Amino acid sequence: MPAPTVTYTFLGPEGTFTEAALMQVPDAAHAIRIPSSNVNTALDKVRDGSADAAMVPIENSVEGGVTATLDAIATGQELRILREALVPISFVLVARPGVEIGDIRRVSTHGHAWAQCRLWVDANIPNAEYIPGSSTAAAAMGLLDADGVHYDAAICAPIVAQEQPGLSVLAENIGDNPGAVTRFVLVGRPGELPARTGADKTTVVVPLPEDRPGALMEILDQFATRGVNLSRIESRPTGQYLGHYFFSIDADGHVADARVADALAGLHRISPATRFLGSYQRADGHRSIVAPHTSDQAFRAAHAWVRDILSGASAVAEYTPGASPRA
Ligand SMILES: O=C(O)C(=O)Cc1ccccc1
Repeated sequence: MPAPTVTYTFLGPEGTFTEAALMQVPDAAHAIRIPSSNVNTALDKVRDGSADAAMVPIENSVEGGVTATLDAIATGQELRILREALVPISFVLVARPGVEIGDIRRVSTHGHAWAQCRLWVDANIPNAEYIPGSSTAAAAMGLLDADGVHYDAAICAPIVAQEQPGLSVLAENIGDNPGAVTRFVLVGRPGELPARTGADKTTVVVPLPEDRPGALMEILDQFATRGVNLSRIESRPTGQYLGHYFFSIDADGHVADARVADALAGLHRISPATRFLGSYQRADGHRSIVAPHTSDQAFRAAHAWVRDILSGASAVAEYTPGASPRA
């Protein structure tokens, strides 16, 4: 029997950087692909079952976290990050044929694109007004609307201009940082976890306990004492009231790694509303560096030692750091 067709949604329309990220997923070319006009509606399609997973931007190397995504996956019905994708970002300025740079008064694009082209805009079209767009491609396609456009140019990916004869490129490579990369995540519903590969990442959301001096230090300590490296940590307001925050954290390793599982259990003791958002393979392939005393063998031996003590058996060390551990 042929496998049922998978349905993916993504921040669209066609031509967004998010679509480029989705096309890195091996079965995406044969899947049903439904564009969504914002991150929340994409995630709602996953929650209500009309899509199996959604590709959304989560972090870029210039602006940091994509707050719309961080907030949307931190609350509401639980979701899981299944994989990540990295996309190098370069921007072009497009307009309808005949429009020149000197004519441009208003420019539309996605907020993150605008933020990444600030220096070029200041140097080349300093008086241009920014018109927020739901995505780079939506802004570009809006220039072709028959029923009147409220801006003169858009900032988008080069592919949009290549595929639309009605758009001409006024400037290329206008991003302030030529090495800019955006990280995207494929988000699905809770289910079987992606397998541990040795080059994995785990994402959690940890509400900061209130009126508890040193709470942040205690949270960080759960990772530090188990030798778990962090690759991202961001605080976000919960939106409930001023001063109430959660931390969105990416840690090296998979929840199937004993040191990561132990750190997560520690987080749960400190902050019981901690949310596990997924363990998944890293897009850059970097393997976690594991100190001998935080290896799975070291944890197994330590638990066996405590069990022996509790059972009254003689507690013989099964593993000594520095010695070759027993499997
Ligand atoms: O608007 C897009 O094309 C997106 O995919 C969101 C985005 C915008 C700017 C940089 C990276 C991703």
